Amino acid sequence: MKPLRIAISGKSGCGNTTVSRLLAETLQVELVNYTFHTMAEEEGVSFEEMCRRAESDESWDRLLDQRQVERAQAQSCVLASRLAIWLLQEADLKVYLWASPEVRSARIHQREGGDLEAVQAATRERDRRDHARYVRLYNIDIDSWDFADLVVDTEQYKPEEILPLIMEALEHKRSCE
Ligand SMILES: Nc1ncnc2c1ncn2[C@@H]1O[C@H](COP(=O)(O)OP(=O)(O)OP(=O)(O)O)[C@@H](O)[C@H]1O
Ligand SMILES: Nc1ccn([C@@H]2O[C@H](COP(=O)(O)O)[C@@H](O)[C@H]2O)c(=O)n1
Repeated sequence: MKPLRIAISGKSGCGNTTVSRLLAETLQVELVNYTFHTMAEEEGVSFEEMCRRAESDESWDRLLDQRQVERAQAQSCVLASRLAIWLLQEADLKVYLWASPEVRSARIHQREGGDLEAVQAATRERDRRDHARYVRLYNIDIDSWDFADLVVDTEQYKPEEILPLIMEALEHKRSCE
């Protein structure tokens, strides 16, 4: 059977992990969520050491993204990552999950706790750094996602309500092929 690959991207707090996990369970395919935590384990170093290395040497970023794509190419899967829709060219469906910085900050705050204003400032700063990081690394503008097959305003839906939207888009795309 032909492998099925769905790429899902969005900024921090958009709900990527939640939606991708639900989708992978529903489709009974692998969830590829290869992060610096995974890489630290593979390299036999602590997560903090991994982050330190990545800060001073951008080849770790490239290796991380390369390994995500390699894992996605090897099987049917949902690839959940910041750059999935840009890097997994062969994805059968590319989905972008959108939410405003305010809502994403509120979700991250709910997930992690702490001071809300500090989380809002950190989210803005992370958006800014991520934008610069991917332009520098790959000349990818993470604010240009209009080529995606499906863009979901996640402020309008609960995670479980996003699944049927994705399934519908997949059916529609397949019927057009
Ligand atoms: N559509 C939604 N509506 C309301 N809450 C949501 C929605 N999607 C996810 N959440 C909640 O928001 C929080 C962040 O979601 P999640 O961890 O999936 O985000 P993420 O995009 O993977 O973030 P990060 O990139 O920072 O890991 C979680 O607590 C999750 O339960
Ligand atoms: N080149 C990269 C770098 C990071 N990611 C993923 O983004 C998340 C946040 O990473 P930070 O370094 O900003 O904490 C995390 O899930 C990384 O795995 C990526 O996909 N590609």
